[in-house]
Amino acid sequence: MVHGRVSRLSVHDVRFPTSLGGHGSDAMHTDPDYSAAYVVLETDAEDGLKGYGITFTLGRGTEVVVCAVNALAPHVLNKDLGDIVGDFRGFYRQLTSDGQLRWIGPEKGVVHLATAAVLNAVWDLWAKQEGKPLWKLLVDMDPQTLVSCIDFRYITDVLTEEEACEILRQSQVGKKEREEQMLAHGYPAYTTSCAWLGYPDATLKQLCSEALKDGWTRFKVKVGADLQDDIRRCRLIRNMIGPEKTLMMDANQRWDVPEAVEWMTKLAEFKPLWIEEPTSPDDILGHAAISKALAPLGIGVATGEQCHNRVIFKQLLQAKALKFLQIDSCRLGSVNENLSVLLMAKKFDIPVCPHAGGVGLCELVQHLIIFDFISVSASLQDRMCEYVDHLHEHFKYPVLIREASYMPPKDAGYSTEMKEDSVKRHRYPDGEVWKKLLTAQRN
Ligand SMILES: C[C@H](O)[C@@H](O)[C@@H](O)[C@H](O)C(=O)O
Ligand SMILES: [Mg+2]
Repeated sequence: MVHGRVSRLSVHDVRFPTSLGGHGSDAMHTDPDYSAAYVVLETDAEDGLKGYGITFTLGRGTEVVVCAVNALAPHVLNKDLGDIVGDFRGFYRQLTSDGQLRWIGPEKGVVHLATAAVLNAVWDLWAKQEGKPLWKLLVDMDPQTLVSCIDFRYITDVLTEEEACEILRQSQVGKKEREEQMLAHGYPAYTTSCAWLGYPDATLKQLCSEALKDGWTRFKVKVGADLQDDIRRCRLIRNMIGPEKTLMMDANQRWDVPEAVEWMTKLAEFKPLWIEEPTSPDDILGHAAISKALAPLGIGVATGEQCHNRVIFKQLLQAKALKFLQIDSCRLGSVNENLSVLLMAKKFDIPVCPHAGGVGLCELVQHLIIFDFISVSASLQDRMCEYVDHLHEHFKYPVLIREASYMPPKDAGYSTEMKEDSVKRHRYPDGEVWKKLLTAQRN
């Protein structure tokens, strides 16, 4: 049973110098240092359990998010954990409706990333106290309790609380079998690790042949900066993987709407399943226009890693603007808001293919998508979860991939906890890794 009063919230600026190797680079983020605002919640309970929460950021952005987490801290400190999760909708609203902080949101940008970090820590602690991995905590919850975690404000025109409950009730059929299926075979994944934009062709080739040997069958390639480069890289990767395996492309918001259509028409010969983030993440009608134009070429539009909140997802669905919906465990308001998006996607019959990678995103989002399969979508049709092979060694409970699938985590919690030593070494700017790098830069 949940217990304890939150006695301390600390937040750390943890950064990894991934940009040095071009890892994570794309057409818009050419020098990403994968980073996290890392929240630790302590309580006065005797079990000594702590809740760990992260939100994914890039380098210098981290200190701004850390500031926002500190600004939200008074909403959490001295609160009883039982009261928080007993009225989770109310608590979500309290965090997102702070009369002064919401002015710099609302429910978007830095404050929302900070909300995610704090709430992810609360969910981790709750799952730990229940002795279950987060996906199992969700799977075992009755529909009424699950929907009581969701703030339905702004989405009742497409999904009411009653409808959400009904979807969950209907998906009770076959739940046990689906849980067994997940435990035996895991959730299908695709890899983005081979083809970051900053990788030279030789690296791309080497990583691609290793991934093929490891049994990967679905690959994502970064595009969008230079058409001739894209044609060369896509040809290279398509030739290596052959005509049957799946290829996805990701432009990370680089294009205007007509440009996206033109560019993708030129890349259509490489048979991409989807083009991800072809244009601004805020341009709902732009995505709809691109979707419509590319449908005859058999190319779907995927988006979501930078969708602010459930409202944008609602409109993307209403406008038929996407064919694949990409939730993100750290950009939306944690599990609470992601639940509402999973349920809306189910209602619109759009497959969810989560965004992962970064630092910790794979660790977190696997819980949500495994829950989605068992308790909401009940389908693997056109679905897969992103996987990126970076930085897992810094986590206490790293993801386990078997035969290109995520195996359900067994440890209690949300898999958010990082190794103490990793945090210490990568804290910015005083961790040993950064002290060395910063000194070298100065000299
Ligand atoms: C900066 C990051 O690596 C992004 O390029 C990455 O999240 C990407 O969009 C993805 O889909 O994995
Ligand atoms: Mg992407």
